[in-house]
Amino acid sequence: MDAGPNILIMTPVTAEMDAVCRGLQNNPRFHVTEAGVGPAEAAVRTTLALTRGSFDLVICMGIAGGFPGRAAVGSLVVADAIVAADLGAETPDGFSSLDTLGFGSSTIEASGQASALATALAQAGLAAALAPILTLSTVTGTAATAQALSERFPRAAAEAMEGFGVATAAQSFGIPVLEIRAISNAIGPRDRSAWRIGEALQALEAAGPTLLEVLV
Ligand SMILES: O=C(O)c1cccc(C(=O)CC[C@H]2O[C@@H](n3cnc4c(=O)[nH]cnc43)[C@H](O)[C@@H]2O)c1
Repeated sequence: MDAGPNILIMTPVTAEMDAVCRGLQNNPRFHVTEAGVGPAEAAVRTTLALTRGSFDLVICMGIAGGFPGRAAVGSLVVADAIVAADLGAETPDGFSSLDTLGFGSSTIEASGQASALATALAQAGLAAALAPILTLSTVTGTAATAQALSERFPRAAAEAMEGFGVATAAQSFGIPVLEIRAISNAIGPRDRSAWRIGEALQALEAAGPTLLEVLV
């Protein structure tokens, strides 16, 4: 194959993988693999994929919840930072992150390509924000938790369950990482009837041509 980047894309489940592959027109530079759901499974599967191939960039792609007023259903969010929002300790004075506890960092900075990608997605006519994306092991299901997260992370636009796992694996191999999410639901009180998974999968697919243009 010609010189060019080899890019590993981790998607939680098959429906997301199929949408991403359609958007990328099965371009051979992109290797799309299932990460499973949740940060632990995603970290393990990303590590396995990275031991089996040689990659220049890792991307976590899938659907996500959007903070109301920051990322609408059907829009895209490109992470400038990938944040483990529930990694730390609860205290009577509030949440203490890993950083505060002195055990490491809860934030992994995204590749410098994140900004150019968000700009190019917007130029392609897609609604796209550049903002931190939170990783949580538990999907937020109450207004109180949504409010608390929104206050702890005033710039965050989305939450999902795999980004920090994928990013931790990529970081341990010294490979830059991106997270790109399409919003399927608003973060807040659980309401499965309001999830718009089809709309989010369409947005993931629509991002493909811009990824080809900017990253290859
Ligand atoms: O029925 C539920 O309440 C429920 C509980 C846990 C998981 C789900 C899923 O449908 C899978 C979550 C899957 O999609 C991503 N995702 C999408 N929206 C959100 C969200 O608001 N918060 C966190 N994750 C979300 C996530 O990355 C998983 O891969 C349903």
